[in-house]
Amino acid sequence: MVLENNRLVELDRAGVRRGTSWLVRGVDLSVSPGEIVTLIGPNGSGKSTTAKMTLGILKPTEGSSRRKTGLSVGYVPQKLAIDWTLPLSVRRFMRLTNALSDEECSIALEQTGASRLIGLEMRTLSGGELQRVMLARAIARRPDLLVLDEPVQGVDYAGEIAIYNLISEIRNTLGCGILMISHDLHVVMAAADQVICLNGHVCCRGTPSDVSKDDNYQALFGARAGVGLAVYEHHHDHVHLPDGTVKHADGSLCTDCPGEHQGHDHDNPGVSTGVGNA
Ligand SMILES: Nc1ncnc2c1ncn2[C@@H]1O[C@H](COP(=O)(O)OP(=O)(O)OP(=O)(O)O)[C@@H](O)[C@H]1O
Repeated sequence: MVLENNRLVELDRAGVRRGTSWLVRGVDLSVSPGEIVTLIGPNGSGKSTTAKMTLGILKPTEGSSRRKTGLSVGYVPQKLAIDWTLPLSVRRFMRLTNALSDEECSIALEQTGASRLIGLEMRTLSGGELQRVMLARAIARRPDLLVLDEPVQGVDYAGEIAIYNLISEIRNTLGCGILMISHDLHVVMAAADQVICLNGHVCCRGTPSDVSKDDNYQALFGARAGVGLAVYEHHHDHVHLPDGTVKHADGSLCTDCPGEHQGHDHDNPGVSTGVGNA
């Protein structure tokens, strides 16, 4: 099936009912190549149900769910169904469900900064290392769509920034679409193109900073929303003028500024280098 605008997946007013209750209802969603869509919401708000409808694991009771023909998906689960008492090296884990070549394994581990872990036992990895290995396994076959269920689970605050940066890099390098489920209400990467906040239905949606300011988001999370969504974003303190000069926040102009202004994309300021409260 070829979807409109080259989309990978789309839900149209989709909902799932079990017995007399709706698990989630009225969800519109699409993910295109290179796009990051994040689902947030409280426990039981329908995030997993929505992701399962998107992937075709659950059939919507109403509305529709469509996928591009031949869509390949890389999945990083919330929990690994592994017997942690048994020895399992990273090398073997990478191949447990995928017949990967040595080259595919090492390229994927390199892309997630996990090359040095290849000979280690899975049970000895830190939270951040485990997430990098799971990401490597999910991208090894260069999927069209990467589905990440709580990618910063078990990772400390500084590690979260690194993982979110890595996810941005993967999107930029592989050009895949990314559907992310976040159980953390307050930390959403600013590089997400769209955040969909669920509460049995779509509570609100938009860019990370739009959602953090939305009255429905504030009402849903009450006092906990007071701190806003901590969005990792790059704050620009200057603008580039058409003639090539740089105007700083204090109004001063500079015609020959040093390299700090090079190498970032002002049309896509979401990639994180700092933390800001939206
Ligand atoms: N097969 C099922 N039959 C009946 N109810 C279900 C079924 N699967 C899920 N539910 C219920 O549907 C609601 C939405 O569940 P879902 O797992 O989608 O939420 P979630 O937002 O992913 O939650 P969490 O953050 O806790 O993982 C929950 O109340 C859950 O108990």
